[in-house]
Order: sequence, then structure tokens, then C-alpha cells
Amino acid sequence: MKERRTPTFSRWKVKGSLIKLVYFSTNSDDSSSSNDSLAASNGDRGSPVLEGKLHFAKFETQKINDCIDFIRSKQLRLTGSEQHGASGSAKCVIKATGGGAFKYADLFKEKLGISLDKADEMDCLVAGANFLLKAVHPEAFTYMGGQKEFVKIDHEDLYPYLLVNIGSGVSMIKVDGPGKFERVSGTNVGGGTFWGLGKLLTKCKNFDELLELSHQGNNRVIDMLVGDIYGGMDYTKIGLVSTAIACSFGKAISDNKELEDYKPEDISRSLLRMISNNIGQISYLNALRFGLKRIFFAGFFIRGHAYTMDTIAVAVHFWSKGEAKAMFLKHEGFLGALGSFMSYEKHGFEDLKVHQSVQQSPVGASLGGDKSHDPPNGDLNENQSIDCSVYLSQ
Ligand SMILES: Nc1ncnc2c1ncn2[C@@H]1O[C@H](COP(=O)(O)OP(=O)(O)O)[C@@H](O)[C@H]1O
Ligand SMILES: CC(C)(COP(=O)(O)O)[C@@H](O)C(=O)NCCC(=O)O
Repeated sequence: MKERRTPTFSRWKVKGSLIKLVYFSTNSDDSSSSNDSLAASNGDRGSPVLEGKLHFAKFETQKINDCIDFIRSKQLRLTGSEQHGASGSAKCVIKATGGGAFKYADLFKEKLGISLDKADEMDCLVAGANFLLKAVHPEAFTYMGGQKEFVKIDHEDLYPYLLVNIGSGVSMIKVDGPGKFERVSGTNVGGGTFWGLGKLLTKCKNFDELLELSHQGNNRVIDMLVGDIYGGMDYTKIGLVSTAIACSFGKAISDNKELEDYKPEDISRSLLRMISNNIGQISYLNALRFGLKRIFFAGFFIRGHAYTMDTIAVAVHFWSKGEAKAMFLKHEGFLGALGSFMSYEKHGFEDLKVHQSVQQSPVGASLGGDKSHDPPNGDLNENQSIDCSVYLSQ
């Protein structure tokens, strides 16, 4: 497929984290036609419509030049609406949200001649989540006992829900409808904490290495379990089995060991368990606070990693006594970027309609798809595209 100059947007984050990019390309590979006549046809609503695909890519922020090269090579920018005269401007614009939209505005202007049009981060997260939950199937899934089960979302019964976005920090948002939400809580112990502490404690050089280590580790080497405290017994009266973690990293107090004496994989696993469990617990408490039964977890901390999802799901199940359900999203890390895309509305994009098949893009379609480092159970969702139509304002 030949990709064309298309409406696109991206989300930039500060150093050490990720840049997420979502862009649209038209289906046709007839490079001799102009984009305008080629891509636009009339939808059944009478609006001009572009048939194509949404693509997802991510780049480590430290490799921002790769991202710039990618955007340049694909000639990504807002063109669809310009050509329909909706914006009335020939200015090159891409939508951006998050801290990077401020931090990298000058760089994008200088290197690509592109202006970053900033969109509010919480608005974008919610718009992205609502879009995915309503338009894309399969998208949401539960994870229990190593089993992933996709959930069909009833559009009439979607709201209210709790959205927990685990990025560098964690935001917890009660969503009541399209554009109707409140950020009810958050925690500063999030994905950045796992990566930052993990880096210090294990000397890992990249996030995927740290995640991979956690896969092989044993947290019981460092964590103090209920059984360690009560001579191998459960504390049945308060509902704690002997294998429950009583105190993360607790064994390090009395082990008489130095950091070097612990295996990096055990440290990584304890850390991942500690942070995931804590997020699961705070999320449940907020769900309880507002009587919410469904909690959707997103953000790139998750990375489709089995152990992370299992810990979060077990925490929610345990604390809610099975009343609340943790759900995860296939496009977990792209909510903000997707929400940015939805905000092109003001530039003449009326609607985005998804065709129900999710396709695998050819390998290499995304420079950001650093496949070699993806964790064993992770979804390679940046390599997936979604067939869709973009309706343009008349
Ligand atoms: N390749 C990666 N490099 C750095 N962090 C990663 C990577 N993959 C996943 N992460 C995790 O994702 C977190 C950032 O999540 P993200 O959804 O991108 O949030 P944000 O950019 O809004 O802070 C990091 O703190 C880290 O825990
Ligand atoms: C400030 C943020 C919204 C930024 O989003 P992020 O880049 O972490 O995805 C987030 O880090 C956050 O919600 N932190 C928790 C702050 C708190 O409630 O304590």
C-alpha cells in the first residue's frame, strides 16, 4: 500500500518516555492521482469520505529524530480537510497532546515546518477510550489466570466507567459520557516509577529489558509474605493466605544482603508486582467510591504484559470480592493520540467510522515497532492498523 499525505496527529512526552503517533492513510495505491480526487468519495450521509486505515506507531522520546524522519518519510500532516477547504488554511498542522506538545513545538516547526496544535490531555484520553470502546471490536478484554477474554461492549451500557491511565504517573477518570468526565484521583507511583526505580536497582538500559527480566524473576525472594510472618500459616481471620505479599521488598530488611546479592530479575518482578498491585488497589477504592463496576486500564506501562495484567486483575478481584472487573485495552497506549485525532473535528473531520476488521500491517510499516524488544506476552499493537472511513465536513 502506498501511503499518502493524510490527516495525522501525534502525542509527545518528555525524555525517557514515549511518543505515540496515530495516522490515517488512504487505501488506494494509485500514486498518479491527486490525493483529493483519489481519496474522497461521497458517504451515505452525503459527506465526502476518505476510505483508509488508522496506523499506530511509538518511538522512545530519546529517539525523537527517528519519529521526525518517520513523519517526513510518510509526509504526514493535516491535508484531508485543507483540501476540502474546511480549515481554510494551507498551514501544516498535526494535533498533539501531553507535555511533549509544548516541549517539542519548536523542534517540529524547525525540522518539519509543522505546527503542533495542542489538545487537552484528559479530553484526549477520554475521547480515545470512548472511541475504542464503542467503535473497535475486539478491543477490551479481561485477563485472569493467564486467559485473555475479549468483552463485547454494550454501547447502551458503557457509562459510567473508571478509566485508569498508567503512563509515567497514573490518572483515574470517572467517565460518564462523551466529553463528560471527572479526574477523580491519581497516583504518582506509576509506570515511570517502575522504570526509574528499576533502572537504578537493576542497571537495565531499556524498559523492555526490565520487563523481560520480571518475566523470569521470583518476587518471593525479596517480598515478605504473610506466611513469612506467621510461620508459614495463613491469617485466615483477616482473609490473608500465606502466599499473599505482606510487605513488598520486606525481606531485604533482615536478609543481610547487598543490592548486588539479589538477582535483577527478582528485583524487577517485586517492583512490578508492588506497583501493579498498588494501582489495582487504588483503582478499586475509587471504583467503590463512585459505585463503578467496570475499570478500564490503559497506558503503556501495561504493554500487554501478562504478569502486570494478572496482578492488576487479581488486586481488583481480591479487594472487590469479585464485584468489580478489571479490563484492558488492545490499544492501551494510544488513547491520548487517538483522542487527538478525534479532535480534528474542528478542522473538518466530522466522524470516524471503523470497519470491523483489524488488520496486521506489513512488518516494518512502523519504525517505532521495536519488535525485537517486545515482551513475550505483549500485544504488538503498534503494528496493527484499523480499517476505517473518515467523513469530512461538506
Ligand atoms: N519502550 C519504553 N520506554 C520507556 N517506557 C516504556 C516503554 N514501554 C513502556 N513503557 C512504560 O510506559 C510508561 C509511559 O506510558 P505512556 O502511556 O507512554 O505515558 P505517558 O507518555 O503519558 O507518560 C513508562 O513510564 C514506562 O513504564
Ligand atoms: C500529570 C499526569 C496527568 C501526566 O500524565 P502522564 O504523562 O504521566 O501520562 C500524570 O502523571 C498523573 O496523573 N500523575 C499523578 C499525579 C497525582 O495525582 O498524584
